[in-house]
Amino acid sequence: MAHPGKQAAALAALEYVENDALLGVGTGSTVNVFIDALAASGRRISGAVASSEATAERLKSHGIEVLDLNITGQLELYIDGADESNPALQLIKGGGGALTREKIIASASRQFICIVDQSKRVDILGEFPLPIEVLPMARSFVAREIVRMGADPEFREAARTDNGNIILDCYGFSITDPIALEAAINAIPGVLTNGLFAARAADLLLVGHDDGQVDTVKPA
Ligand SMILES: O=C(CO)[C@H](O)[C@H](O)COP(=O)(O)O
Repeated sequence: MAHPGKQAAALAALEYVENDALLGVGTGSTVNVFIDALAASGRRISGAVASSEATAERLKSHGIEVLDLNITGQLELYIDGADESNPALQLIKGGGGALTREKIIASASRQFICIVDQSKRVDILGEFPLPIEVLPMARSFVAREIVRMGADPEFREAARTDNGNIILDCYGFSITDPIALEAAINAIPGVLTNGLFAARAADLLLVGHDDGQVDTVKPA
C-alpha cells in the first residue's frame, strides 16, 4: 500500500487524462499508483511513452501500449513524481535512477504534471542528494569535478541505469540558482544528465496529504 499522500496525488492526476491521450509516464512508487489507477479507471488512452523499463513493464501488464518517442513526436501530457519540488516547481528527480529518460520525455511534452506527497515540498532544493547519470569510464573524473564544485559525490553501488550507466548521488550542493547549476553539471564531459529539472520545471504540482486532500500548485 502506497503512502496515502502519494496515493491521493496519483489519483488526482487521473482527472487530467483525456480519452485517447498519448501520455508520457514517469517512474517510481507514486507513478506506479497512477498507472494502476489509470488501468482500473477504464479510461481509454492511445498509448504511453515510458521513462524506464520498469514503467514499460507495468504499463504492458495492464494492456497499455508502450510507444517509442521517436514515433509519437511531441506528447500532450507527462506525469511523473519527484524527490523534491521548490515553489517555482523546479525539481530534483532521479531517486529511482530514471532521470535521463524522464528529462527527455518531460522536455518532449507540452504539459508536465508532477505528483508528490507533502514531504517533497521544500523552499530550497538540495536536501535530497542530487543524482547524476554518468558514463562508467568517466566516474572518477566526474566525481573529482563535483568535489571541485563543492559537493560530495557518492557512487550508487550495484546500480546501473536502463542506459547502462552509473549514478553519483551528490550531497551538499548549494542550489541557489538551479538553472545555472543544472547547466554547469551537464557541461562536465561524461555526464549524461543530472536530476535537476530546472530549465524544464513542472507546469503543475499535485500535492497529496495524508488525509487525502490534494493541493493544486502552479509555479510561484
Ligand atoms: O525521479 C524519480 C525516479 O527516477 C521518481 O519520480 C522519484 O524518485 C520519486 O519517486 P517516488 O514516487 O517513489 O517517491
